[in-house]
Amino acid sequence: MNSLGGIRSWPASWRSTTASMTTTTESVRKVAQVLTVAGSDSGAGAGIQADLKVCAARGVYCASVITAVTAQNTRGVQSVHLLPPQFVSEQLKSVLSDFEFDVVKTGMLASPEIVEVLLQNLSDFPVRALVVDPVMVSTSGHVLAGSSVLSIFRERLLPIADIITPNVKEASALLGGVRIETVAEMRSAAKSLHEMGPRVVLVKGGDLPDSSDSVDVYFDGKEFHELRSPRVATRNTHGTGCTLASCIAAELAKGSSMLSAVKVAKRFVDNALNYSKDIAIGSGKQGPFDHFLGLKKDPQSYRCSAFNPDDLFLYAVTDSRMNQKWNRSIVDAVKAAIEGGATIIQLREKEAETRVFLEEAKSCVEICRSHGVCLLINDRIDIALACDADGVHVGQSDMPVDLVRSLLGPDKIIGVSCKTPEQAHQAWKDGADYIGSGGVFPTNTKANNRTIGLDGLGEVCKASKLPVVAIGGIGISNAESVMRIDAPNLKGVAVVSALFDQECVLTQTKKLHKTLKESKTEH
Ligand SMILES: Cc1ncc(COP(=O)(O)OP(=O)(O)O)c(N)n1
Ligand SMILES: Cc1nc(C(=O)O)sc1CCOP(=O)(O)O
Ligand SMILES: [Mg+2]
Repeated sequence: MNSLGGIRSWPASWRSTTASMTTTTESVRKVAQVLTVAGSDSGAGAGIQADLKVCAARGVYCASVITAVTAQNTRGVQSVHLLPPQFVSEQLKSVLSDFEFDVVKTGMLASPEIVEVLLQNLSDFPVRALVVDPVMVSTSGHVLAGSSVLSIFRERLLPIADIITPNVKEASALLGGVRIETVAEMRSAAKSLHEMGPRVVLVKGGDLPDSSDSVDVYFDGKEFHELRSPRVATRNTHGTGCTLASCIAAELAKGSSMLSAVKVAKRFVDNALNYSKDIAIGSGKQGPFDHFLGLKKDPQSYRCSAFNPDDLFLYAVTDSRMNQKWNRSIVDAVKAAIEGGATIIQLREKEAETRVFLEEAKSCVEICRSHGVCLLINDRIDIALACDADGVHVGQSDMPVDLVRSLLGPDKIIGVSCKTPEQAHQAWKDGADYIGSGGVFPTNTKANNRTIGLDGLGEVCKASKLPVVAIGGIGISNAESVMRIDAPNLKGVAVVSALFDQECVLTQTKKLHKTLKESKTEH
């Protein structure tokens, strides 16, 4: 058993552990807690200061053990003062003996002696998870932890980490200077680093030359995930690495799975960069960004998991006229669709009165949450905000996606209707999570809707960097032909009348679910 036995036993029991930890009792409310062990940045864009801000923005308590004090600003690092290892150890003992940390996150560990005291304290006070950001060089190019730490990192720290988050330069240093200039080389580096023992490796490609996207490679020993987002053109990128690692730690502390935590963290950084891209702080080349864009809403109510594209598999879209025709409430329609296998619900209530719609939406949110199914609202951002839905779906003539994102914050799901490759590209740039593409076939549900056919759907899928759900005239008889088009990002079908203009929603949903499953196993 390694010295941090507590960490290795974490994954299976994680959710139940944190569920009980965050339960409100009569007099005690436990909050998720992170400990950051890192250096201070006097400019407050990175290091301990960034870590504290991220955790606060994500609704997580963060304690801080300072390993070094740096004199730095937006022009660079002017001077570094390492704290004596004994004093780092005193700080570690103080907090580890008192708090119940869910996650420890490390940043600047500038000497082998400091790593040694950290390892000793983690052995004395086991914690559930360890996030290691192997900080070595500041974004301005200043060496923060030199080659003296490499062997203790490789031999003793990495093997007990649950995730390590090197950028390409750090990954290269840890691997003895290998070249990492392409995504293929990042994948190979992630694999080699995984062999050193961490449970998950995330190689960050923000520094890769000549890429319009920011690509991070995630490897858990079995599967690779390439996490892509549009690169944000801004000078305000100081502290992105610390922010990403601390956000991963905060999401893990709240009970998220590792992949979800990483996706949420990447989205958090992208949104913060977008939100702060034109702010002017300091006169140097690299400015800090604003971590608090999400504080417009209650951080406790953030979803703890990232959007899962597989949820688009059987996408049920309600219609008030159809429910009235068959004499059922929206709530009953939603319940039956979920029971039949719907994997995501959209309330598309074009004629509903606002107040009635809001009450129905609140009930549907409760039902969907209790089944772990996401609920989106069509068109109405106000209703989505008021009922705390998981997101919205908007069309080309609805509110623009970038504005929707700024109103809903980084965690909500945003879908956008696209009939062309150009619209699909714009949706990606604007920060959408998925696109709905159609009408694949003619439909009576939406008036004057242009049909794009299976070919049009194929073109949109090919151009889209986002997952796609097909819509329009789809039902049990033709769902297979849709799923058969050769597009890995086509994740499912969205249907209205095939489920809701029917006597029994439950039966029809089950049948469509079976058809989709069969078509998935065949292809
Ligand atoms: C999943 C999905 N795709 C497309 C649409 C259509 O949205 P929009 O173009 O805004 O048209 P209306 O639905 O608002 O009439 C959708 N609702 N869902
Ligand atoms: C709401 C909607 N949007 C479409 C688009 O093409 O974007 S087609 C459509 C109606 C889909 O209803 P049915 O499943 O009954 O055909
Ligand atoms: Mg719309």
